[in-house]
Amino acid sequence: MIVGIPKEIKNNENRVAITPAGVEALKLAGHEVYIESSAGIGSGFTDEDYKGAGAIMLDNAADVWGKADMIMKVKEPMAPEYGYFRDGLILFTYLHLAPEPELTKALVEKNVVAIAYETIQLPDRSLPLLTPMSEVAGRMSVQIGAQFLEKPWGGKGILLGGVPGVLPANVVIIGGGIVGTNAAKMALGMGANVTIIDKSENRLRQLDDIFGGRLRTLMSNSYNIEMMVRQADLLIGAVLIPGARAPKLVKEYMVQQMSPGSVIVDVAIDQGGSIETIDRVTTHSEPTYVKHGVIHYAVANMPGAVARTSTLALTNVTMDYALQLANKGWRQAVLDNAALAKGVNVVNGKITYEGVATGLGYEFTELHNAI
Ligand SMILES: NC(=O)C1=CN([C@@H]2O[C@H](COP(=O)(O)OP(=O)(O)OC[C@H]3O[C@@H](n4cnc5c(N)ncnc54)[C@H](O)[C@@H]3O)[C@@H](O)[C@H]2O)C=CC1
Ligand SMILES: CC(=O)C(=O)O
Repeated sequence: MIVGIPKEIKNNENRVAITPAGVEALKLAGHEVYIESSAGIGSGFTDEDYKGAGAIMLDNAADVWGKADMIMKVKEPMAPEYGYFRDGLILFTYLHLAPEPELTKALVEKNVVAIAYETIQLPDRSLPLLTPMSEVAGRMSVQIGAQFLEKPWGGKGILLGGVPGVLPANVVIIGGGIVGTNAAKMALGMGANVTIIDKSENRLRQLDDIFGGRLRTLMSNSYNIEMMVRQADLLIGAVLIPGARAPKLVKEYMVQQMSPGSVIVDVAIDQGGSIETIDRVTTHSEPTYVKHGVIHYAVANMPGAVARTSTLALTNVTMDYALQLANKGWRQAVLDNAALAKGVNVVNGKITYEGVATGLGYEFTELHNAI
C-alpha cells in the first residue's frame, strides 16, 4: 500500500502524522511512504531524516493525496483539501465530524473511507488514540489559563497558587476524564484550589481516590455548575460524549456571573464546545476573545503548539493501527479489530458512527451493513 503524509495546514498545526520510526516500520512491512516536503519540520524532523528511513519526499500536497491509497493526517482536512477526496481513499486522522457538516458532506459525497482517531474505542471504553492528546491538552489548559489570568494578558491578576497569607485561585474543571485529570494534576501542582465536576458517580469516586482529598468533586447538574462557575477564576471545559457534539453545560447567564478578568479554556471545542458563550473556534494566532468581561480560549488543536512532544505521543499510539490498515486493507483490518471498527465514521457514502449521524441529521448505518 502507498501511505501518504501531507503537511498539516491548520493554523499553527506543527504536528505531523508520522515520524522516521513510523516510516521504517511501514517500509519493513513492505509499504511505500510518500511525505510532503517539510511536513515534519514543525516537530523537529527534517526531509533528510525521513529519506534516511526510506520515505519518498514529494513537493506538493496534490501529489501526496493523488498517489496515496491511505492518507494519514493529524487534524481534520480543511476546505482546500476536500478537492483531493476520491472514491475509496482511506483517510486516517482526527475528524471530530459532529460539529463539521461541510467536511462530513464532502466525505459522504466522495465515498471516502474515513477512520477517526478519536472514536477508536477499546472494550473498556477508553479511547486510545485520543488519550495522549487529551493528556497534552489537559496539562496545557492550566498553563494557558495561568498565563491569561495575568494582568498583561487581560486577566484579573491572580497567581494560581497564591502565596502564604493570600488565597489561591479557584480552578473549576467540568469533565473528569483524561483532560480533566491532567488539568487537575497541573492545577494542584501549582497550588490552586481545584474542583472537578462530572456526571459519573464512579468517576468522581475514582478521582477522590486518586487525589486523596486534595481536590473537591461534585456531581454534574445545572445547579452545581452555576454555583461553581460563579466562583471560578479559571474554568476548564473537558466533557466528552464520544463522537457526539459536546453538551452546552455552561449557559450564558452563568458566564455573566463570573468576575471580570476570569478565564475560560474550553478544551472540548473540538467537539463543538461546552460553554454557551463560546460561539467560535479560536486559533493559536488569535487564541482568545472577551465576552461579558471573561477571557474565552477555544483553540481546537492545542497540542499543535507543543508539536515535538505531541507528535511523538500521538504516533506512539497511531502506528500500530496504521500498520493493521496497510497490511490487511481497511475492510479486513476492521473486521479483525473491533476497536478499530469503532473508528470508521464514513464508508461507501454512509455514516457509520451513531453520534455523528444523529448530530448532523443523517441516517445511521451499522458498519456491517455499509461494507
Ligand atoms: N482542544 C484540543 O486541542 C483538544 C481537545 N480534546 C477534547 O477534550 C475533550 C475531553 O476529552 P477526554 O478527557 O479525553 O474525554 P474523556 O472521555 O476521558 O472524559 C470526558 C468526561 O466527561 C464526562 N462528562 C460527559 N458528560 C458530562 C456532563 N454532562 N457533565 C459532566 N461531565 C460529563 C464523562 O463522564 C468523562 O469523565 C474531548 O472533546 C476531546 O476531543 C482533546 C485533546 C485536544
Ligand atoms: C484531539 C485533537 O483533535 C487534537 O489533538 O488536535
